[in-house]
Amino acid sequence: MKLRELLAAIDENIQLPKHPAMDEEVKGLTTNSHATAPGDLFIGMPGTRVDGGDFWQSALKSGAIGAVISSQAFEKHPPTAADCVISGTDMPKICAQIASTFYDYPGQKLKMVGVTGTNGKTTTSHLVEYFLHQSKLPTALMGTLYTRWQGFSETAIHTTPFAVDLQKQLAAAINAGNEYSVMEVSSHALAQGRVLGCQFDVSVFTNLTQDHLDYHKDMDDYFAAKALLFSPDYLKGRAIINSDDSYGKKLIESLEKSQVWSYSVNDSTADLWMSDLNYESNGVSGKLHTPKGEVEFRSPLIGQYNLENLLAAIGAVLHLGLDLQLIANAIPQFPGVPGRMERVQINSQQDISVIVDYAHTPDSLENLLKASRPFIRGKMICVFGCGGDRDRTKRPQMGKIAADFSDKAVVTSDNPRTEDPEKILEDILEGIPDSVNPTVICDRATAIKTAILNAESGDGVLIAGKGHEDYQILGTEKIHFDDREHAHDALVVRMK
Ligand SMILES: CC(=O)N[C@H]1[C@@H](OP(=O)(O)OP(=O)(O)OC[C@H]2O[C@@H](n3ccc(=O)[nH]c3=O)[C@H](O)[C@@H]2O)O[C@H](CO)[C@@H](O)[C@@H]1O[C@H](C)C(=O)N[C@@H](C)C(=O)N[C@H](CCC(=O)O)C(=O)O
Ligand SMILES: Nc1ncnc2c1ncn2[C@@H]1O[C@H](COP(=O)(O)OP(=O)(O)OP(=O)(O)O)[C@@H](O)[C@H]1O
Ligand SMILES: N[C@H](CCC[C@H](N)C(=O)O)C(=O)O
Ligand SMILES: [Mg+2]
Repeated sequence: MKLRELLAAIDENIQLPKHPAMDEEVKGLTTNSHATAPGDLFIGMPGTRVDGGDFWQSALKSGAIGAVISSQAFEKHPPTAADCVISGTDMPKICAQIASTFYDYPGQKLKMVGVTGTNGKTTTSHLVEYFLHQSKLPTALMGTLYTRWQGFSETAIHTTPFAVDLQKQLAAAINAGNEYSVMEVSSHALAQGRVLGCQFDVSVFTNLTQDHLDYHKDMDDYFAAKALLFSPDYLKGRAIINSDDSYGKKLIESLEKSQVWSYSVNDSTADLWMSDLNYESNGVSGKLHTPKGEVEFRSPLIGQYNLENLLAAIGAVLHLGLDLQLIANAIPQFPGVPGRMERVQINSQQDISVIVDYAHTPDSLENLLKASRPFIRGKMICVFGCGGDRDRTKRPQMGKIAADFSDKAVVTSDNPRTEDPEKILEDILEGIPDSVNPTVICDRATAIKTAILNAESGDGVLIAGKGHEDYQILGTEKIHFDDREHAHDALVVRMK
C-alpha cells in the first residue's frame, strides 16, 4: 500500500507533505526507532518516559520512508522539506487507524471476544477458546501466556499487544484460517488505545479489585479504563458482566439493558446464574440457568471464582451461538490453565499437596487461600512475594491476607525488578500483625525448598504470584526461574 493511501485512513485533519515518499510503498510499520527497517513507516508514540516522535530523525536514518508523530514532537524537532514527516494529535487513534488499515481490518473481520477485569482474564479466555474449539470453530487466543491458534504458539510479551503487533497478529490469525479471536484486554491496553480498531462481538467484565495503582491514578480511573471496552468504539454486540461485583453492577447500569447479559453465582435475577450448587474438594457441580435454557454440569475447576470465570465464558460462547448441552458436556474435560491452581505431583506417595498459582493481587490471593482450604487436611503454607516497580500499596494488603487466611506465611521475592528486594519484603511485612510470625526468606528458590521440606504430612504448600512465569526479573536482568521446577526438585529431596 502506498503511503498516501495509508495516511488517508487517519480521520483527523492532518497536513500531508508534498514529498515523493508519499507515493512509495510502505513495507512495514514500527513504533520503535531502534527497530526500524528500510521501507517502514515510523509511528512515534508518546509514552510514560519519552515521546517516540522525538526519535523520527533516527528512524528516517534507518530507512523509514516517513514518520507520523505528535504535534509536540513536530514542534520540538521541526522537519525540513526533505523529510516526510506528518504530525497529528491523537496518536493512539492514529496508530490504530494506520495499523488496522495496513493489515486490512482484521479486527473487524474476525468474530472477537474481549475479556477485561482485574482477575480471571486468562482463565476465562482459555475457557472461551476451549468451548469454541470443542465446537470445531477455529480460534486465535491472545493473552498473558501466549498468542496461539492451531499449529502456532508464541510466548506473549504483554497481556495485550500494542496496536501494530496486535493488528499484525490478527491478520496472521485470519491467514491461518481462524474465524474467531478471544483476547485479554488489559487496562493498560485500553488506556493506551492498543485495541482501537477492533470491534468486539462480546466484551466480558470479570471483576475489579485493587491492582495497578502505580499506573492508574485511583480505582475510578482504573475502572474508567476497563469500562472503555464496553463503549461503542469497541463493543458491537453483547456485554457479559459479573453482577456480583460492585463495579460490574455500576457498568451494567451505564449500558442499555438489552445489550447486557449479567452473571452471578447465586442471584436468580441475573441472566446466567447457578442453583443446586455443590462445592466439592475436586470441583463444583450445579444447575446453570441461562437465556438459552438450563443445564446441569460438573466442573473440575476449584473455587467460586473459577465458577465465575466459567459463567463468563459460557455467556460469551452462548451469545456466539454455541449449543448449551455441548458446552455442559465439554466442561469436565477442560484441561485447566498453566500456572493457575497447577498441582506439582511427583508420584502417588507424595504426602503433601503443592500448588502453583498466579495470584498476585490481594483479591486473588484471598480467593486462592479460601478455595484451597477444603482440600488441605493439615496446615496451609503460603509462599508469596510482590513484584517490584509495580503497585506498592497492594503489598501490606497481601501480607495481611496471607497472615489471616493461611497457617504459615513464607514471605519471599517475586520479580523485584529494579527495587531492593529486602525493601519489598518490608512493605509486605508491614501488613502482617505482630501476633503472626512469618518466615522471611528473600531468595525464592530457598523459600520454596524450605516450605516443602518443613511441611508435615497432609499439609498444603501454595506457591503464589508467578504461576506460569519461567523467569525472575532481578534488576534489569531476566533469569530462568520456574516455581514448578523448584517445587518439583524440593519434593524429590523430601520424598527420598
Ligand atoms: C506502562 C506501559 O504500558 N509501558 C509500556 C510502554 O513503555 P513506556 O510508556 O515507558 O514507553 P517509552 O519508553 O516512554 O517510549 C514511548 C515510545 O517511544 C518509542 N521509543 C523510545 C525510545 C527510543 O529511543 N525510540 C523510540 O522509538 C518506544 O518504542 C515507545 O513506542 O511502551 C513500551 C514499548 O512499547 C512497553 O514495553 C511498556 O510496557 C512495560 C514494559 C510494561 O511493563 N507494561 C505493563 C505494565 C503492561 O502493559 N501490562 C499490561 C498487563 C497488566 C495486567 O496484568 O492487567 C499488558 O497488557 O501487558
Ligand atoms: N474471577 C476471578 N476472581 C478473582 N480471582 C481470580 C479469578 N480468576 C482467577 N483468579 C485468581 O487470579 C489469578 C490470576 O488469574 P488469571 O490469570 O486468570 O487472571 P488475569 O486477569 O489474566 O491476570 P493478569 O492481569 O495478571 O493477566 C489466578 O491464579 C487466581 O488465583
Ligand atoms: N500482569 C501483572 C503481572 C504480575 C506478575 C507478578 N509476578 C509480578 O511480577 O508482579 C502485572 O503487570 O502486574
Ligand atoms: Mg492474564
